[in-house]
Amino acid sequence: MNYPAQVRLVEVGPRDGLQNEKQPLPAAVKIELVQRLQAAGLREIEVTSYVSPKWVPQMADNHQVMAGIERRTGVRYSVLTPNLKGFEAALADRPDEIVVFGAASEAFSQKNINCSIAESMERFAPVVQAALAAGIAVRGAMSCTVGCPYEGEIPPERVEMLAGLMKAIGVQRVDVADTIGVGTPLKVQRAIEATCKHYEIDRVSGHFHDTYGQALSNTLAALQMGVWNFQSSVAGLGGCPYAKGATGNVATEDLVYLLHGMGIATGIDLDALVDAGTFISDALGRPTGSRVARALLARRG
Ligand SMILES: CC(C)(COP(=O)([O-])OP(=O)([O-])OC[C@H]1O[C@@H](n2cnc3c(N)ncnc32)[C@H](O)[C@@H]1OP(=O)([O-])[O-])[C@@H](O)C(=O)NCCC(=O)NCCSC(=O)C[C@@](C)(O)CC(=O)[O-]
Repeated sequence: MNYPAQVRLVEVGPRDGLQNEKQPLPAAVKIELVQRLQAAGLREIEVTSYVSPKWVPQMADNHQVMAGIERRTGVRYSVLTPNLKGFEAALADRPDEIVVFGAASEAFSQKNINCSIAESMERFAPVVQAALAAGIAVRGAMSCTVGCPYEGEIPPERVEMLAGLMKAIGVQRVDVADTIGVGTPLKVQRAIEATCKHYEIDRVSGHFHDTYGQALSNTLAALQMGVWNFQSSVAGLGGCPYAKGATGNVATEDLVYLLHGMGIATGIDLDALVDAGTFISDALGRPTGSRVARALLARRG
């Protein structure tokens, strides 16, 4: 079996990880988290989102966080923008990449962004156009590509349809997201295969939540197909406010341990990453969700 020699990780902890936190977290803590993540070697960081503060209060400090981080050359800072209002707000903060986020499930689209899949494309199209015209890269997150909390199992044809819609409006690369972490390797492979009807494998990333403990198996299944872009969340933070019961993304520490163990380079210093995870877990007052971090911390004594 051939595996890629290196993998690129998008750290989504500051956005996907923290968006669901009930307790207010100071912007200074989020800024410090981003600093620590980039110091650990992360080269793509999803920092925040420009969504309604009534819907997702935890991301209301988007300007403050983006203004507070110390930009490093070679690091790509991305943000979520669901509509032109969000994009215009984000523009002032000079993101390197914006993310439009759609779903393969009608019900999830309604719950998450208050519109149908078709309407979401009408909202995204001018955002994509404006971003590309401003020289900003565009990624498309595709939620519920395996299962939906409201509709149950999602067939690959729906993923193919969504990927086609994303491609048609000019989205440059897409995330195959298992939003509620119900996927198992063959189902995830089918969702990726469906996506590849419209995108080359180099433009497809795996975004796996770990609710059922399958995220690393799903990562391996994606690697076997040639996927080399993945998203993860330090300390396994997170969950989606519109996917009840879903836990966080696969922990970045666990993913890095898997990849390094397979001889796949990430450019990430695992010890520094564990420190970043400890920092945010302490700030939240709970233990890390990463099994690798727990093992390494126990070894440190
Ligand atoms: C998308 C909207 C805004 C539509 O919400 P809406 O109510 O349909 O929008 P609207 O245009 O009718 O506006 C209603 C109000 O929202 C305001 N508004 C409108 N747009 C914005 C904006 N961009 N930023 C700030 N405010 C905004 C607007 O100004 C107005 O304010 P009011 O007059 O009532 O005071 C809303 O549904 C929303 O914010 N949803 C939150 C979506 C979200 O952040 N979900 C979590 C992220 S997705 C995710 O986690 C999945 C992912 C990506 O990780 C992958 C995976 O795992 O699946």
